[in-house]
Amino acid sequence: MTTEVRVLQPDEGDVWYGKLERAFSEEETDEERAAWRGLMEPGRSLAAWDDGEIVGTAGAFSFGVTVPGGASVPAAGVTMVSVQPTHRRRGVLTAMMRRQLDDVRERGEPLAILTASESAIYGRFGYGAATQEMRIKADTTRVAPSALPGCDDVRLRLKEPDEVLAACEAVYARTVAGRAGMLVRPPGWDRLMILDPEDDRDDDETPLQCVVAETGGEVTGYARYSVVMDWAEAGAQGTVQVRELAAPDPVVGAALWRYLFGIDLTAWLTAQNLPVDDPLLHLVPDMRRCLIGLREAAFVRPVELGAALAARTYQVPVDTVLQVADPFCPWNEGRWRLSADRTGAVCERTTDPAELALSVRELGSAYLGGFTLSAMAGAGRVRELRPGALAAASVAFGVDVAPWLPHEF
Ligand SMILES: CC(=O)SCCNC(=O)CCNC(=O)[C@H](O)C(C)(C)COP(=O)(O)OP(=O)(O)OC[C@H]1O[C@@H](n2cnc3c(N)ncnc32)[C@H](O)[C@@H]1OP(=O)(O)O
Repeated sequence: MTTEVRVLQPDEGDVWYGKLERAFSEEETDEERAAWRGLMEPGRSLAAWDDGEIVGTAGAFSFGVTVPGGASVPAAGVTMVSVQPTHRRRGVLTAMMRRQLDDVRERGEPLAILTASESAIYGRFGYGAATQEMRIKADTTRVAPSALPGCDDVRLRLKEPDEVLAACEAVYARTVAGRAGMLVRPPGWDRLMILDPEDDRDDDETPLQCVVAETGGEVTGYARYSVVMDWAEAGAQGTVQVRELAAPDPVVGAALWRYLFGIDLTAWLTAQNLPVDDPLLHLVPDMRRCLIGLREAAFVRPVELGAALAARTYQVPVDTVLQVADPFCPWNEGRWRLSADRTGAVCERTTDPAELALSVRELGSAYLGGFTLSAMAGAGRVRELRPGALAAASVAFGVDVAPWLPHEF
């Protein structure tokens, strides 16, 4: 089989998207399809062809990703990857990843980032699991977040999600620089955050609700959620399903959580994607009753290694030489000297002796501070070549605020 991979032409979009849905064995609603297709960027969608038929799809969004230190670094948000079931395991994905990473490099984006349908797919292409998401299911009849001083002065109002979209997006934008992994997203993404097709709701689930917090007449936080009602014999025990909560101010955050935990006729609260260090953990008196689960979320790939490592800051001074393996993007292979501290970093090629040996995948996992080099050394994935180099570099790559990807794409 000869596979040709090329950029999608505008008139091929419908067929391409249909193939994508088929590979995922799902049929989106018209509303979902229109929303996602509206966000696709011209020139960033690839199609793999076999004998005049589209057999593979891959796309990318142009994001900025916050890195440790607060800078926003251009990153390709890899998305919509699929291969037709008739053509699987014949190298079509590999051919698309080859073309896509070459394109990303040509565009000058130092990073690529994605969320994976299955976590075993992307390591071979140099992507490392870089962030985790925390899921909770809290028994709200037993657990309530504490009130912080000032909570009662926060005014909460229920609004239609689209009525306050711009104000909520402005709140989101204020949180982006404060946490590695957060996305500066192109215009139009705010609408995706309130997408709420009726067909996707559970039985007895309300449409998406939006509660905004106002301080001094200004929107300073918001939460989006729905409620699934359950009229049990012993009384109502609905579930509040939190889609998103943003509040740069801790008092506003506490007021919003207290509201969500206290909605009448509900007994449970679920949230699918919170930072692993979400302040909620310290607002509740009983973490155990929040039934916490963790899952890997973002995968990061340094595409231009030197530029990527130099774009972030490091929490303690470090000066080390890395021996990097990167068979899929050989331009990154070899020895790199990283000299860095809290204010900035330089990462250049060197012929000096290496102190740590690892692959680009481990650097992707450590890049946002979500996983430590020491932990990966414990699994044999990082080798210390000079005693003391591992602990020093591992601490330097660490972060104070856990990295987090706010949503899938
Ligand atoms: C960012 C996103 O969009 S994530 C969404 C990914 N897409 C999906 O899950 C949709 C359903 N699945 C598919 O479309 C396909 O099975 C894909 C895209 C996952 C794989 O495409 P293929 O063309 O079969 O992959 P390809 O033949 O290039 O395989 C390359 C290697 O990856 C391995 N591989 C492929 N898929 C998987 C998987 N799901 N789990 C583990 N390994 C995998 C192959 O075995 C092969 O290994 P090898 O080099 O050691 O032989």
